[in-house]
Amino acid sequence: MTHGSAGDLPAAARPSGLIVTGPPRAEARHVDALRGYGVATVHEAMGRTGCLGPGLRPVQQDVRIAGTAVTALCWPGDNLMIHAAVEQCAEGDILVVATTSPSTDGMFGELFATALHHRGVRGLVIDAGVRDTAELRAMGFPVWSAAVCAQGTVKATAGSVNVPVVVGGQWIRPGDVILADDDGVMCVPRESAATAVEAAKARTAKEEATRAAFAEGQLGLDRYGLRETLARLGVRYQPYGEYAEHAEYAEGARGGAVS
Ligand SMILES: O=C([O-])CC(=O)C(=O)O
Ligand SMILES: [Mg+2]
Repeated sequence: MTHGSAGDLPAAARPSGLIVTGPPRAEARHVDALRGYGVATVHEAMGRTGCLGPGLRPVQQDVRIAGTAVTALCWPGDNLMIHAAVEQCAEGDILVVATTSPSTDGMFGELFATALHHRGVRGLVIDAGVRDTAELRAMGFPVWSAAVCAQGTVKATAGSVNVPVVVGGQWIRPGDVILADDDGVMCVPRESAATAVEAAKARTAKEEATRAAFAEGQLGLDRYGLRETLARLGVRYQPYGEYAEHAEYAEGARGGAVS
């Protein structure tokens, strides 16, 4: 889908833009520590928060990155503000691109990736389309996108850089931690980065103990006290013979209703 330029709009209706420079970023040591944990682990450890959902898919496999967000808010079908955002990106950042209305256009490709790689940027998360995916994989620049599409875009409309954006239902501010792997993308607010590291460490230790117990045959029903939960919910056990009688009766009733 392509869109007209906002230049066609009356002046009063044209979007104005803002490029915010030098936002505070989460501390590098916390960001790098979080990279040691998977998205699912950190998401669980943070009380099942921060997940951007299934709509953002990796272009590659077996890659995990963590970095600080630089955000770009673009007009659909217009990548002008990605060019502006590249200048604001620094070593250790991840570029996060949102659009003012849904778009699947291929707003980003290997040329942008080349420019970002030069600046030490760790990857891209974009709530729109990307293209040149074979080249992106070959050059090892990690990308998570809402779509893959060759459709080209223009560079004509004001948007913003380093303002808060919403992607996948998550409020992402510049400097927040972005963590992404094969399971998807999550965001940790920059002031929670240290807490997230401790919580992920604890969660990992808990999962290690659980893995050892499961490997020896313990059931989740017993380990997590779920028999009590099932009983409280009124779930009961029934031998197959009794169940089958009941099931046959139900089948018969259904057959009777049809004939
Ligand atoms: O140039 C564009 O508009 C997007 C693209 O394909 C690239 O970055 O290589
Ligand atoms: Mg290209």
